Amino acid sequence: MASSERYQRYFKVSWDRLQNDIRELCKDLEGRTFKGIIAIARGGLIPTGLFAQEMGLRNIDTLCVQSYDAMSQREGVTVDKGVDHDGEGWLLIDDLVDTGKTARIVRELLPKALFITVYAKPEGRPLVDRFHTEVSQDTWVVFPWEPNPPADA
Ligand SMILES: O=P(O)(O)OC[C@H]1O[C@H](OP(=O)(O)OP(=O)(O)O)[C@H](O)[C@@H]1O
Repeated sequence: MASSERYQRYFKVSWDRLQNDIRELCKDLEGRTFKGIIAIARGGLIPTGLFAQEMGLRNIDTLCVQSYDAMSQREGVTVDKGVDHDGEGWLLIDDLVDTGKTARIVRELLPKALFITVYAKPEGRPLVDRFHTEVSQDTWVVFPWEPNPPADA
């Protein structure tokens, strides 16, 4: 399906909203301890920094997952697993779960991590442990770090 058919609306996330949503997710984790955070790059990198600040965690790793075609149906994926464990005791952070393709891959690689995305769409939602806000499947989420948001976002 072409991206123009798949996405009918935009949800533009401000820096303030992102920080507040992450703070709320962190509040729900109060009292729990983690060895550190694994960021799913690239989308999870900036959320991971905010989680790390909120939770006082300094041990950060990355899991690099690259899908082809920014707004099109994904055809292929390359993965660079920067860690050599199953995720036990770690937080695993991404900005968004959409179709769930990335989530399925990272779940398999790090089955014991607590997997949190800030935003979730219905297709991917069952694959994450926690998220803050659900948006419809036909919404394109525009994050504040994205260099060229669509003109009508
Ligand atoms: O549930 P899915 O359909 O897999 O979509 C979600 C993934 O898509 C985005 O990353 P993307 O693959 O665009 O890479 P990027 O973060 O490097 O831009 C986002 O950061 C998630 O990792």
